[in-house]
Amino acid sequence: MTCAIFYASKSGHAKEVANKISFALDEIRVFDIAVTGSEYINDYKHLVFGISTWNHGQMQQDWQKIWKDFSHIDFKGKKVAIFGLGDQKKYPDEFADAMRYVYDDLISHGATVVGFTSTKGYEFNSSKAVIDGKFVGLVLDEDNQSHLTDERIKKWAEEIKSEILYATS
Ligand SMILES: Cc1cc2nc3c(=O)[nH]c(=O)nc-3n(C[C@H](O)[C@H](O)[C@H](O)COP(=O)(O)O)c2cc1C
Repeated sequence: MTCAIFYASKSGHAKEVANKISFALDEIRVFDIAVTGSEYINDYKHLVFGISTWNHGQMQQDWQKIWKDFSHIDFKGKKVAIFGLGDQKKYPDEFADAMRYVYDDLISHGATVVGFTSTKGYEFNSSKAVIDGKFVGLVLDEDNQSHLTDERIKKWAEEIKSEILYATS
């Protein structure tokens, strides 16, 4: 396989979602970065990164730890799709912000980020994860909209499949 998922999770939401996304993407491998760190990221041509937002717009703690390793990884030629978790009701001013930090770092290290999605269907005031009116990846809200998760994943997986799974370049 040329593509794998790397995620971290505090309460288990991102873990569950990562497994669902793997299933939707022909069962690609899933790595918990709390266990593996960034070690295997370089082995894959294309990637899916999963990150949740904690403590008022911060990256989940395991992501904060591997953050510094990004500077050693050559992302040129890699396509990366990002999924993010957040709670739009309790944190409407920092909704899924952490995705943006990952996005900015990936771009600055030469990656191409794919899989932007519409903000339609979400209610929040502000999110750093929005650029030009779109989320920089798939946003899932397991706290308030878990009933929409499966459908959102299905649609997104179909959209990114050709770019990261069956990509010829
Ligand atoms: C103490 C606390 C702080 C949180 N801060 C934010 C936040 O700033 N922005 C946001 O969108 N969600 C926030 N959340 C919601 C989590 O991102 C959400 O529950 C997510 O699904 C957790 O995924 P994980 O357990 O897999 O890490 C917070 C949740 C808790 C409990």
